[in-house]
Amino acid sequence: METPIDAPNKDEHECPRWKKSTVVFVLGGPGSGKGTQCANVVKHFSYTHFSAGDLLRAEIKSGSEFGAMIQSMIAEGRIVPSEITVKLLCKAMEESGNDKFLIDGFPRNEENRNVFENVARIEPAFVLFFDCPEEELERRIMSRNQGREDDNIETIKKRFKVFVESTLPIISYYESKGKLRKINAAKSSEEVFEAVRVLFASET
Ligand SMILES: Nc1ncnc2c1ncn2[C@@H]1O[C@H](COP(=O)(O)OP(=O)(O)O)[C@@H](O)[C@H]1O
Ligand SMILES: Nc1ccn([C@@H]2O[C@H](COP(=O)(O)OP(=O)(O)O)[C@@H](O)[C@H]2O)c(=O)n1
Ligand SMILES: [Mg+2]
Repeated sequence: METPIDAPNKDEHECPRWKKSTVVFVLGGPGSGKGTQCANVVKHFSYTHFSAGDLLRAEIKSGSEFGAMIQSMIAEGRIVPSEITVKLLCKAMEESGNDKFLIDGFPRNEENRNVFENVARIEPAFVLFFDCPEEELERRIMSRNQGREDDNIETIKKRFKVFVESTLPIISYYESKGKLRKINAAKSSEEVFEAVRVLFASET
């Protein structure tokens, strides 16, 4: 069993040693292909991939004191308190030994962004945004078959609402800083990866 994470404490979970790491945030609506494309990127480029959602689901399974709270927030499509998610990301980065990271599904709101900036003190090199219409996202999630309890139509609608209200402003923020790299994700997985590959080849 993994050691449960400690109660949030700003000083304790600072991770200054990654100040020089390269971080790419990967955003997009639920089902836009973030996980799929990150798995492709790590095969061709020397990045380590972390999905914030996967880390949270692993935290539930580990028997963490926050497990029940995280589980109920995910079931409702709500965003888990940032101290928890950032601490998991920092721990994962520390343990990886790499210094190039794809962080998928993060930051999902302003609080995620602020806490990461204050704790990890890393600005992303750039931010990938997988743009895809809602009808296609819904189709993909409904046929994902990973046994996720948030992949049902009722929770999907809530996740779409959270995406529009909380994550789109983050995407606009990075666009205004010239950091956004928007990819049309409404194509085949192979076509999307070709655009992603060209981008990584030119950016890194
Ligand atoms: N370009 C694509 N076209 C069709 N289906 C896709 C595409 N990319 C991913 N998928 C499928 O859609 C579902 C959601 O993809 P996933 O990578 O889990 O997205 P996300 O991490 O953004 O939620 C998965 O079942 C995946 O196999
Ligand atoms: N930064 C994050 C990422 C995910 N999550 C939670 O985890 C759920 C699933 O996230 P995910 O990234 O695995 O989902 P997909 O976009 O891959 O479908 C979200 O709906 C949130 O409840 C979070 O609270 N904060
Ligand atoms: Mg995912």
